[in-house]
Amino acid sequence: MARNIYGLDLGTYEIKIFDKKKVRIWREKNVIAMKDKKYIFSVGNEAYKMYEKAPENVEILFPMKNGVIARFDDMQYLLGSLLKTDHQFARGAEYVIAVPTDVTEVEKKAFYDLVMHSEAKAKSVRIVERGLADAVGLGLDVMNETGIFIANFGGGTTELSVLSRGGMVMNRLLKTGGETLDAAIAGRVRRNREFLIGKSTAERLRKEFAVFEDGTADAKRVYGRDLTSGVPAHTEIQISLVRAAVKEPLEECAEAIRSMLTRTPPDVRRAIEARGIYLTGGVAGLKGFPTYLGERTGLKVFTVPDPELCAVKGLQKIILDKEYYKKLSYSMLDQNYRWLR
Ligand SMILES: Nc1ncnc2c1ncn2[C@@H]1O[C@H](COP(=O)(O)OP(=O)(O)OP(=O)(O)O)[C@@H](O)[C@H]1O
Repeated sequence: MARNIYGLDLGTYEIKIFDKKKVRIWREKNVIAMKDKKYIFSVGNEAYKMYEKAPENVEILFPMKNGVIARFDDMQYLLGSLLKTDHQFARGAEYVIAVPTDVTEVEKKAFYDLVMHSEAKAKSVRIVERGLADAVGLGLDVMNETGIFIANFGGGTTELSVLSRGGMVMNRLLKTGGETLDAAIAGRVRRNREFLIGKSTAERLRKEFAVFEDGTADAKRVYGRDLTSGVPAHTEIQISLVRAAVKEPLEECAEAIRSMLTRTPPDVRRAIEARGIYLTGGVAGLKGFPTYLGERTGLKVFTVPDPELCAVKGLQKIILDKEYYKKLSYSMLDQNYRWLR
């Protein structure tokens, strides 16, 4: 029987998996719930349901931070729980993992070790640069196009990639993601309104408001704690407050895009100017975001439906297409891989 191949997009916020045999993509929050600092009693979406609602002896942990693995053993356990069927890994399966480019070799190798040195007994582990996976997922002809600019706005990072003819020309990983925006919103509500909201409430505000559209009258009712009385209460949060909170971190991202464009080689840059910039990653779903970035960069900006699934859809195509598989994925054991030089 043919061996199975899994495509893994391990995000700070959510894990996306393509299973070749079942021809399906599924997603789980990248979270574990730890009881009494000793044992893990739930993982993934189940564990996330307890985020900011757990009793004191239960800790909700995110094994990845800013795009890289921060808690290796927890991450391995979580991935194992998601991939095992009837408590067993598929024997000798192959794994193709999307990895950010602008990380250290040690951080990159941790993605490899996560599967290679686990009970999975993998036949092989191959790496794809996440920007390339995104471009393939967008349906672009990555092997032949001269200039592609992808900005992946994820839960813990923003990754900027300039691609040309099947390779990475430039890449930068910013430590700004959805959670930075949520922390900024919660911080501003606390300072301006003396009202405490959780990160999940901040996330809901960010998703529900059309942050960059013109209206200023819109407001949403949220639940939290009034810091003057110390009592749990409801309050109205104006869109203008949320907009002001996310402005600074997003302006930094816009500045990083502009700066990368100025350093892009002229021919590649010309192609990007003609084509525009593609937004992927969950935060690309922010209402009005392409228009905002278009104004800040002077380029056309596009986002696709389900932008957070772009990279895993790219992995799916790479796994199913022999030429892509050969040219866009590599093993850290390849003879010419720089790690071993
Ligand atoms: N419609 C939406 N509007 C705004 N933000 C959204 C929307 N949908 C999802 N998000 C945000 O997208 C983020 C998750 O995106 P994604 O799944 O691409 O991140 P990730 O891959 O887990 O993280 P990273 O790439 O940084 O490691 C979360 O912060 C979530 O709140």
